[in-house]
Amino acid sequence: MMPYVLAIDQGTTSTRAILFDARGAVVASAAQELTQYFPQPGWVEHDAEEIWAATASVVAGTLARANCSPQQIASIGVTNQRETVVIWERATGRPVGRAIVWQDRRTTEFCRRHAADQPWIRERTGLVLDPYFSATKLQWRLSQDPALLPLAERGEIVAGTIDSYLIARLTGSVSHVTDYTNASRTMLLDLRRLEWDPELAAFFGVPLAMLPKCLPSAADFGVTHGLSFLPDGITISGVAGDQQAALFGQGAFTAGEAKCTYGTGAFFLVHTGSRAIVSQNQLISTVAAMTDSTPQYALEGSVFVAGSAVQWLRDGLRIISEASATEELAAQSNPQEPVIFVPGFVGLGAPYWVPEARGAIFGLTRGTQPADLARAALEGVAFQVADLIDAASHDLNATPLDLRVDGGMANNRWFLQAQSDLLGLPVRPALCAESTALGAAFLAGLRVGVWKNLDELRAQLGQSQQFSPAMSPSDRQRRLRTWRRAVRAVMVFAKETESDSSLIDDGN
Ligand SMILES: Nc1ncnc2c1ncn2[C@@H]1O[C@H](COP(=O)(O)OP(=O)(O)O)[C@@H](O)[C@H]1O
Ligand SMILES: O=P(O)(O)OC[C@H](O)CO
Repeated sequence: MMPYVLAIDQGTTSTRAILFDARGAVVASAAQELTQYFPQPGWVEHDAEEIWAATASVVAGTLARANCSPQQIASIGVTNQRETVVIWERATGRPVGRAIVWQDRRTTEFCRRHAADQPWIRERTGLVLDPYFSATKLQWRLSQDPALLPLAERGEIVAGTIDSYLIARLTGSVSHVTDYTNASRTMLLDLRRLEWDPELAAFFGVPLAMLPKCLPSAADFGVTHGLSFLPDGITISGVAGDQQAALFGQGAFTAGEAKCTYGTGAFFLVHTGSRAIVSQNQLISTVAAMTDSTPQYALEGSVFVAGSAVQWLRDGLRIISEASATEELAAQSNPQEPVIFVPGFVGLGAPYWVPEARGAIFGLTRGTQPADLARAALEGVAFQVADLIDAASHDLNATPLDLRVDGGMANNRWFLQAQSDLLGLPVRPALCAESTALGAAFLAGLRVGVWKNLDELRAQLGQSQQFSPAMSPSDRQRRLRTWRRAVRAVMVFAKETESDSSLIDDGN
């Protein structure tokens, strides 16, 4: 009987289950949208009970579609939106309040107040002191409700990222575990020692008793227990945060191999082997998937607006009816209309880190057409990723040989050619559209022997069509200079607007 591996991919906007066979092919899948709660400006929450119900439903749906017996499932892999933090009752798995999502900015003021602590936190965790990561979110929850702290100190309520919460539910509250990739996003993990850091825990007021045990990404996380939709005893043996899972699912296992996932935002990761590098160029350091106790690391940069710039063309400007129309439209743009679009709708992420920035379009003339805007939107994403790879190349003293790509925008051939041109590097779209889930399945299957080793996984991935740079180096440099001039203008505008409004606030 052919063994299957079940991947659960719990993302920001949806929960999916995907069943893979031993060749790494998708057998069946099911997905469910997730409700987003915005209780105040800048706040984003999820209902962890809804996440659990959706997980049960998509797993059941996938198994029904595959017409497979649960006995064929050799193992389960879990991958998840990262940083989002849940508190739950250890004994029952019942959530205590809503999950605070990675996009939530409610702890901005805390981060500002503790800006002086940035250097040691950055050195210890590889992260930038920003509301993005879990620690300030936990700090906020515990300080808002004084009744929680004694329960947390006694370990009666516990905390974790979504992987940890789902494993607790899948195992009938037996396991309270996480993997190092997820732990490295909390801002509570010592990046080099791979241990919870008591000093950081004290700084953020988080009792160590409420944190899960950390394991490599391919390990024994527990077995299913007491579920209506799966039999008891199926092992959970692969866990990774979604971007690290995509890196693994793209076969980027060793130093220098890089991928970018273009969804709502874009996440670029380059593997740095067993070396944790603290970036001198505004990237963050993170743990990459570990298949054993040998540490693995990556440098990461996130672009906050990627596919959402395309959504804006569709829903805001209404110049396209569907995202894929940008491919044909951009191809019709006039090369003599060099429009530059800086899609900084929610501030600029790495490597600029300007939360106050907003979007801007430069170079408009009476001749500017929708096609020129479509092209500028796609290029605006490609330019940002070019800046990330430039930053990583400075940190590593080397440029990746190519860029593996996946996510919704990777279906756009015009975009991939533009990305290759602006990087001066080959761009290789994944053959499997589900790199994130495949990564989790690979980790789980590797642990239980569905696959023997990394070479076998590499062979399974095959070679996709490659996009090669067709732009001359001098044209590329000129275009990058124009882009960076536009980004500088956006930053100056943001800074001067900010100081102007603080003068008004002060009554001057
Ligand atoms: N062919 C395309 N060309 C350009 N953008 C696209 C295309 N297909 C999808 N997108 C964009 O990709 C995003 C969806 O990608 P997906 O990987 O499903 O994202 P997420 O997981 O963040 O929801 C949307 O923002 C959409 O605008
Ligand atoms: O759920 P996604 O795909 O939007 O990914 C979210 C990231 O993990 C946030 O760091």
